[in-house]
This record gives sequence, C-alpha cells and structure tokens, in this order.
Amino acid sequence: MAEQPVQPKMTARALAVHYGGKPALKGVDLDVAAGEVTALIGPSGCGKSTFLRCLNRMNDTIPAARVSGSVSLDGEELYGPAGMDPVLLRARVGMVFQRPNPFPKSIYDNVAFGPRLHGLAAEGDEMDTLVRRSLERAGLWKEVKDVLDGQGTGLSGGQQQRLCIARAIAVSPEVILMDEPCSALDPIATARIEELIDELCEAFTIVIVTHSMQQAARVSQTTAFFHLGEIIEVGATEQIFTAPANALTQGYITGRFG
Ligand SMILES: Nc1ncnc2c1ncn2[C@@H]1O[C@H](COP(=O)(O)OP(=O)(O)OP(=O)(O)O)[C@@H](O)[C@H]1O
Repeated sequence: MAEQPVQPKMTARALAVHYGGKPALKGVDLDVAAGEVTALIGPSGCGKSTFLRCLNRMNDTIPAARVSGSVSLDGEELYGPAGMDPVLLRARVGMVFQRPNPFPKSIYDNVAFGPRLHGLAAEGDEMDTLVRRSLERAGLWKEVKDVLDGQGTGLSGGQQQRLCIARAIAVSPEVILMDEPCSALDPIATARIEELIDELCEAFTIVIVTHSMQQAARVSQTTAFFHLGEIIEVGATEQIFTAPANALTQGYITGRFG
C-alpha cells in the first residue's frame, strides 16, 4: 500500500503581512512538518520574525501589522472570522524570544504561570511535579532545584533562556517557536540550547529563526530561505546547505550577501 503523505503540523498559504502599508511578507507558502525542527534563515529584514509571529498570532499585538492569507494548525484556521482564540492558540504554539524574558517572579512561579492561567494543575503536589518535570526537560532542574523561590531574573543568561523554555513547555504546547534563541548567549550556553532543541524535537514541533547557518545546519531537518519578504527556497537542510537549487540561496549560504 502506498505510504500516506504526512499531514503538516502547520501550513501557511499566501501569507502576507504589511506594517502600515509597507509589505514585510509577500504571499508566503510553507508547510511545517510535525515532529521536526524547521529553520528560517535569510538576511536581516527579510521577514523571518514576522513569519514566525504569524504562527501564533503575535503580530496581533503590533497595531500597524495587517495579516492576510491563511495559517492553520492541524488543519484549523488561525485567522479570519472563525479564527482561533489567541490565548488558547499560544498555549498550543509557544514562543521563546531572542532575549531571555523571565517574569519578575520566582523560578517556580515563572514555570507555574502558564499552567495556572490555563488551569492545568492543582496547587501543591500536582503543580510541584509539573514544575519539576518542565525544568528537567529544559535541562535546568539540577541547577535550580534548591533555589526555586529565587528570582528568575537572577539566573545567568543561558539559565534564563532555559527557564523560558521550561515556561513554554509547562503548558504542553504542540509547537515551539524560537526567535534567535541563542543570539544573546555565549558559545557554551548556545551549545546547551542546541542540545536541548535536539531533545525537545522528539516531543514538539519546533520552528527556529537563526542568523547562524551553522546552527541551522546543526539543529534542523528542514530549512526555508527568506529574501525580501518571500521564501526563495525550502527543502531538506542538508540539500539547502550542500546543493541549493537557487542562486540567491547559494549566494547567502556562501556569505556573498546578508
Ligand atoms: N513592529 C514593526 N513595525 C514596523 N515595521 C516592522 C516591524 N517589525 C518588522 N518590521 C519591518 O518588516 C520587515 C521584516 O522584518 P522582520 O523583523 O520580520 O525581519 P527579519 O528577517 O526577522 O529580520 P532580522 O533578521 O533583522 O531580525 C523589515 O523591513 C522591518 O523593518
């Protein structure tokens, strides 16, 4: 029997974004495969972050942004009259930002924040277990288990980013979006986050924006190359980096521009 095509976790079709009339994305199509890491690469200002933010309606928070076209999660439309509730959507499609941004709360309360908002666990043993499990999965438990009452903002940059990952994981999202998650980190903290991405993609679908082509090559299975608001090429990461089909992709990955 012929193999069934795998249903993509998320799809974007004719996705366009304008900021106050200025186009930032010009009708982009992309399928995000389930259980994989998809990397978005391309020169500064080409629309990578704008695209990423469309996947959990974070552009809704930017008054000048106008989104058209379609994005779906497991076939369910995010935008339009029958679109998804953004708060529920963001529990299913979590986000980790460029600069670690823990809340000015304790480490415990940072991780418990989402589960409390969505009523996912009762206070006490159940919440303790969820907080511990999330910190373990983010590779931070051992470092913080004795200081759970300490401020999240008191951790090192790399630890703060892992705390933000624990916070995202705590609500059991299906997809995690990462917008240059290592750009504020040193090489050791970066390596830890990359290892973590490798582990997390067993359970979550991940989409990562990165300026580092080495990072895209190390962590992703699929890479999409953006240029001036369009996707020029998308394919298996190995193919994109060894045998790109498009001359613009070739120019970018060989450092001729960008
Ligand atoms: N909040 C905003 N208001 C107005 N214009 C914006 C806003 N965010 C992005 N833009 C514009 O949209 C275009 C795409 O920006 P975006 O940040 O998505 O690109 P990027 O590829 O992620 O860039 P970088 O790699 O530098 O982060 C740029 O021209 C940018 O100036």
